[in-house]
Amino acid sequence: MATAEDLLLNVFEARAPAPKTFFRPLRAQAKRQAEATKRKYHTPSEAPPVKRRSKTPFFTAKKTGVTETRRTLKGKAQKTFSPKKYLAGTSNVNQEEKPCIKSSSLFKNNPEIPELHRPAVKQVQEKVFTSDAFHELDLHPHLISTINTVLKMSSMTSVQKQSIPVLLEGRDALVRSQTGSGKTLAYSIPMVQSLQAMASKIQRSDGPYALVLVPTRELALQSFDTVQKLLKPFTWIVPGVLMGGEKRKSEKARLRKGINILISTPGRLVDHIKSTKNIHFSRIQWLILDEADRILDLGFEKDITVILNAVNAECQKRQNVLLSATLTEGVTWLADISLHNPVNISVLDESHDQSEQKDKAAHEVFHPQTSDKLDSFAIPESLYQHVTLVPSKLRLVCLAAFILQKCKFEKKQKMIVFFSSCELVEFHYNLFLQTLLSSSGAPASGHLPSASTRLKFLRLHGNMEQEERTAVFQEFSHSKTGVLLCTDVAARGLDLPRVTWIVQYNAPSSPAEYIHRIGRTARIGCHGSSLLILAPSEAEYVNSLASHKINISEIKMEDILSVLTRDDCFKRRRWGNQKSRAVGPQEIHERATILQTVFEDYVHSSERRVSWAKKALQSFIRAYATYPREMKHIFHVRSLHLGHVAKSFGLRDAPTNLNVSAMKKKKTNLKRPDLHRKTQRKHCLAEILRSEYSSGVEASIAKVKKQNKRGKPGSQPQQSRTAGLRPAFVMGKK
Ligand SMILES: Nc1ncnc2c1ncn2[C@@H]1O[C@H](COP(=O)(O)OP(=O)(O)OP(=O)(O)O)[C@@H](O)[C@H]1O
Repeated sequence: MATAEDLLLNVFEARAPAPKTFFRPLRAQAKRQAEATKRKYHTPSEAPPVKRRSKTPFFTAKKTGVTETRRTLKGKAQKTFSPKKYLAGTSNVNQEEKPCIKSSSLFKNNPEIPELHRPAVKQVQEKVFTSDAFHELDLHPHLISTINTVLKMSSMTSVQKQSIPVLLEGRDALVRSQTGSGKTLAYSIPMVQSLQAMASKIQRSDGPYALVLVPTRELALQSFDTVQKLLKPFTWIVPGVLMGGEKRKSEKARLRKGINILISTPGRLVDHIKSTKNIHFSRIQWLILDEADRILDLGFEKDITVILNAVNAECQKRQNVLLSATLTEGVTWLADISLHNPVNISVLDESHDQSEQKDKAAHEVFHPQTSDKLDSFAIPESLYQHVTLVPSKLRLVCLAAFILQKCKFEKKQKMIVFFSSCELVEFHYNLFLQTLLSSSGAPASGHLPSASTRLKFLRLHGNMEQEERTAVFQEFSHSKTGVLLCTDVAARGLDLPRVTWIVQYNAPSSPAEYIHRIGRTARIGCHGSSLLILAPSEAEYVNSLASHKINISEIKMEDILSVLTRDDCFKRRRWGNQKSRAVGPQEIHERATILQTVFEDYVHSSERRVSWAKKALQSFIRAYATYPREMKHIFHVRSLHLGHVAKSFGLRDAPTNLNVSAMKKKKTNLKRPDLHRKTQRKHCLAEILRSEYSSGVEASIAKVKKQNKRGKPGSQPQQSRTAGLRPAFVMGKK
């Protein structure tokens, strides 16, 4: 019978050549060792291992070097140690005592961690602030005082200094600048200045004069907040936001009343264009495409063309601005179809003298000149990037140790941890909440009385209700500390103040995504750090980042794990007068093993939790299979050791009967590479990502369609929203 690993490999990699991997010889070795261990400890008096008792149908007892260890509590001979009891305050964990615990041999049979030979590269850097003040600009005095007093800003950032005068002149612009450099104000200040100065005073009932398109709901809210503040002295101009999640009916009502500056996600706006009578664009003066790269990554190009066509049909003369942190081929395409003789503002390239560009841009639309410019990213000087290589089995404890180190033992740390799917976020959020949080108040850590209050977990992903998403976003924004576990829903554009650490637990699928994720820290001149967690087999990714001029230094896994020696929650108690050993690698290994056992015990305390961990594992593998072709040599399902990966989900064994039905479909498609291969991956990834950013109505539409489809057995499946070639576009003249 095929193992789960074989099954998965067959499903995903039917056609791929086998890369050299570490696990095959090690697997045999692990098996031998497990057999030996089994013989050694299997005595009739022993209680059967938990997994044997479990009725979970999905698992077989495939061994991956598991040992059973008897531990005794100090002064209580014969009583067996359970880490759950050992941790104070673990009230939510099943307290039933077990005769013995199973502890993973976490530090055995792992692949060797390779030496990282990272090439030294000179990062592209841009200066964030200038010495120029807002009051030097030709702005309404009330607007200047609002910027100074309400926003509490006095000097401009580089991108603002370059963009605001150009936009005040009425020019179109393509603005490229690093994350967190102040692009929102770069377009909203000139927009508010021009709208408040209109000869005939704007009426609410006039409808939209400006349309701002952003990729996500959170970003829509954030931009709305900024615009609303700027409009404080100009009360007759009404801003509004459309972003899904809210009832369409109430959005329609707000549109009917009148919105002058309309901020929206593309999906939701298209939905209104198609269904709402009260939406018109005849007075549009400004069209802003913010985070253009993200809009395209999410497959919104079709929606954008629908919007551009709708706006062009009613209004030809307006000012267009496109903003992006990265400049890709897609962004250039979008610039071509949406901008008219734009000025190219690129802060990171000093050679782009603005006046020279203005002349140049007066005659042509900007085209990127070299691939180098396309592929290098500006990174704030004050952002320190790190990477750590961690074998799969140790990933979970390593992440937990890092969180504890920063957010329990250090003050004023605020961390975002990125995962590749909603399921992964949910799994880790619940796991940490039930294990780490309850252990953080342990009396053993008495010298850190406020530690438990510092350790706070939040999560954000696209499967959450909009209300909750907004509440979490607000809570984390205003909080001084805390750990936000999230998907890429939070990677772009979100301005979450005072974030000190970005952890990428699952590597991003592109360097651009990497930049956007780390861009949530070190914003606007502040200091920040990032940590990328890679498996040894993924070490090559560091070189791939270096080729994009991304410089990253290594933190050794042992250094991260060593924090556990500071946390007596994970201390093994010893008999009688036995002195505690000096802190060394052995002590670190023991404590990491205790922490892993805490996770495993929690996961295995009910069948529901086991199947929940299994689903998360499945989701991880699915996401792993969607890395683009050019990264497959680094992130390849074949290089995953399922048993080891399972450990990082608190599972003691590699599951065998994973639900592979969805994956089987992929295999069928792979049989027709001529038809599907090229588009499939892109669409699959886009679909996964889109679930994070949907307008909020697709889900219900999809439900209805699904029901209809069930009713019509022969009916064709709906085409993917992102399927097909670039949509037809009617270019409007200014
Ligand atoms: N001139 C300024 N002085 C001080 N703070 C500023 C200034 N301009 C913007 N900021 C602040 O900097 C932060 C980042 O701004 P913003 O979100 O506009 O950056 P961004 O370039 O759009 O980033 P991203 O690419 O991540 O979307 C915000 O908190 C904003 O209030």
